[in-house]
Amino acid sequence: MTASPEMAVGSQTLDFDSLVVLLEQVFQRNGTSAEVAAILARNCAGAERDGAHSHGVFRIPGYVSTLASGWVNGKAVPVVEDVASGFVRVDAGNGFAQPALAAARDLLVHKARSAGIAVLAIRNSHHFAALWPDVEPFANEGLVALSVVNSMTCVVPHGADRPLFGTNPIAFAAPRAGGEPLVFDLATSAIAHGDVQIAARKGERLPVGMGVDSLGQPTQDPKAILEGGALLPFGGHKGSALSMMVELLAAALTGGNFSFEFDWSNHQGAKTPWTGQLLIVIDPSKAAGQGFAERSEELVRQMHGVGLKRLPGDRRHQQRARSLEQGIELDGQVLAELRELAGG
Ligand SMILES: NC(=O)C1=CN([C@@H]2O[C@H](COP(=O)(O)OP(=O)(O)OC[C@H]3O[C@@H](n4cnc5c(N)ncnc54)[C@H](OP(=O)(O)O)[C@@H]3O)[C@@H](O)[C@H]2O)C=CC1
Ligand SMILES: O=C(O)C1=NCCCC1
Repeated sequence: MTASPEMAVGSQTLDFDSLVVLLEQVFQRNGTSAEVAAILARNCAGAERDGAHSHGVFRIPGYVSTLASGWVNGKAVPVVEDVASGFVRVDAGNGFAQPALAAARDLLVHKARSAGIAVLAIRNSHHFAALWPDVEPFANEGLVALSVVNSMTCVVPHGADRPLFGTNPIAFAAPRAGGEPLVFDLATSAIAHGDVQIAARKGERLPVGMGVDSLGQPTQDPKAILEGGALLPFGGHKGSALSMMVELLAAALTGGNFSFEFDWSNHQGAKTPWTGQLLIVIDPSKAAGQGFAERSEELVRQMHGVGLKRLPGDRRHQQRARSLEQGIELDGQVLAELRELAGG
């Protein structure tokens, strides 16, 4: 869905629930079960509502072409295994990661609350979305959550000359007493692959230091990165080390694929990395007693006190409030294409 300027028919607004319903129809019509459609639609609409455009409706054609290619099982039923007091394992059955998390969630929270900490290892799964929706709900319930997911080879490890890692995001959420949970969600690459695609479509150049061309030379041209080039980790060796950690936790520890391990070349249109995801959930009341959210708030006060204007998550929550009040603005052409994918 690439509304070129000459195709654009202006923007239209849709309320959140209507967008969820429309996306549910798209997913179901294109090969998922009703249960999977409901979960993915809410996730994708939530990203659009919060202004996380690289993982909002922009991703729908990728979901649809992937489902059509047979690469992912849109009707997979995850199998949850209660393996140890603090450990839950899920085989996503070559389906999407979010239904696997949903299937294991109650058991995970029960374990985190009783043992103080619990780990969820999801394997055989596809993650094509933003990571914050996976962690933020835990913080809304007073828990601390950390999640990592690996993706597909497109990032050159620091000091190497060819790509190996995925864009491998890390998301963290913690409750705070006086506001929305503290949440950050960041790719360990200098820029998310989705944002490179968006820049290429808009004909925009990237900032310095995001990627290299097919000859390994630094480039600001997003097309050169996408067509034979690669991304760089953020922060040189530091981001590279975090990306390596994500490969180990999300793939080696879960039993999922490393970012370099799967071959989708026989599935034309496949876009969803077939990897793994790890979540760690902590009940802070088992550690420092009941004061964690107040301590978070104190940290926020101190950060504001030294002049910090924007916390991670602030922009998203401000956009969420705007979207809920005024509706979610979508390009008219994009909306028309979504309706067509939903069956008219
Ligand atoms: N499924 C997958 O395999 C992959 C998914 N992704 C997703 O792509 C998305 C985009 O990632 P990325 O481009 O790295 O994200 P950004 O660089 O846009 O943002 C990273 C984090 O930093 C915060 N932030 C940004 N600017 C500031 C600032 N000036 N001051 C304080 N905080 C700030 C953001 O908060 P805020 O949101 O409020 O702006 C966000 O929490 C993520 O949701 C990620 O999960 C990425 C790679 C792979
Ligand atoms: O933006 C990214 O980077 C990715 N998002 C979804 C999965 C592939 C990588």
